[in-house]
Amino acid sequence: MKQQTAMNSNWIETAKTLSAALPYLQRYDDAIVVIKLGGHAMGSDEAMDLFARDVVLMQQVGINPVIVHGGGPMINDMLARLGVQSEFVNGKRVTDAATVEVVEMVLSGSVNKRIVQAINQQGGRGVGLSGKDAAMIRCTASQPELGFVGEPVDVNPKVLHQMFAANIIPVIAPLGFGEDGETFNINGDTAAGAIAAALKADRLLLLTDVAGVKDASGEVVTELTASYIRKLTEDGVIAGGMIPKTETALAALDGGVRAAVILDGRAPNACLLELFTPHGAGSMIRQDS
Ligand SMILES: Nc1ncnc2c1ncn2[C@@H]1O[C@H](COP(=O)(O)OP(=O)(O)O)[C@@H](O)[C@H]1O
Ligand SMILES: CC(=O)N[C@@H](CCC(=O)OP(=O)(O)O)C(=O)O
Repeated sequence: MKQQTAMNSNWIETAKTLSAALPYLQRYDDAIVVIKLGGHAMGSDEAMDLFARDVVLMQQVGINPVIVHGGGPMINDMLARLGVQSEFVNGKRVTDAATVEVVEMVLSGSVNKRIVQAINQQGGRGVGLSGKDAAMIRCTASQPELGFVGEPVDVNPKVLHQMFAANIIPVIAPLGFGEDGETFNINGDTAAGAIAAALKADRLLLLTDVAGVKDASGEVVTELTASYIRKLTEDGVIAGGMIPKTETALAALDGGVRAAVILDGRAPNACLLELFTPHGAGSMIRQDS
């Protein structure tokens, strides 16, 4: 009898949680949410299933989610197995012709399909593509010394709108094409920001392996402005892979995205916490007022 009462109170809590989420569900009805899942945030199969479940739930309640993924650590593993050296400059991989082949194989292959599979296991309709499909992301070389690293110059989101209409969840590998038919390796954050701007998304969620952007004392800053980001970067506090993330967030806001959040993708239900509770999660980035 006692056990039964405890069980009932659990369900009552669940019902209360659902009820409290109503204003957030209404706020995000038909919203476009672009989620960048970084390679470091892709944990165990259990964590991937939980992430996929959150994404399917988002779609079920009326959001149009778009997943853009990274996979830097998986590319590193494959390059090491093939004996190819690789180095990064300001968070971007120097990419020669041999490297871009491996990048495409890993990102469009195993990484993309792992996420698609996880979404489909949870009852969603995930479809994998890269920025080369439907001529979605046209690039130029961002800095010639980085080789085939692409800077998106034109994103055509038409195919994504068609997918939303068909209740498909797009899962996008960060690759693009150039004028001469070459393949470009795009930093995952950069690709997510460009797609979010082309869609004029309501939210860009950048999921990574830290709780948010940290200041010089190592504390997570929950609200960041453009000028504070510039200062932290000049001071070397924002470094490495966090540079493309914060730059992306600012460019996305300039491009018409309503807000960008950098948060810990390893935390259970990180996306739901951010979207459907007053608590929020990670570092929210806004324009200077
Ligand atoms: N100021 C900062 N706050 C938080 N993380 C930072 C900061 N500066 C550099 N980093 C580094 O950035 C990393 C996230 O970038 P990255 O490794 O490229 O992630 P992902 O693979 O998720 O895209 C963090 O793990 C951390 O080591
Ligand atoms: C140009 C560039 O650096 N591209 C990245 C693409 C993958 C990526 O961005 O992966 P994460 O999100 O896991 O870091 C790379 O080659 O590693």
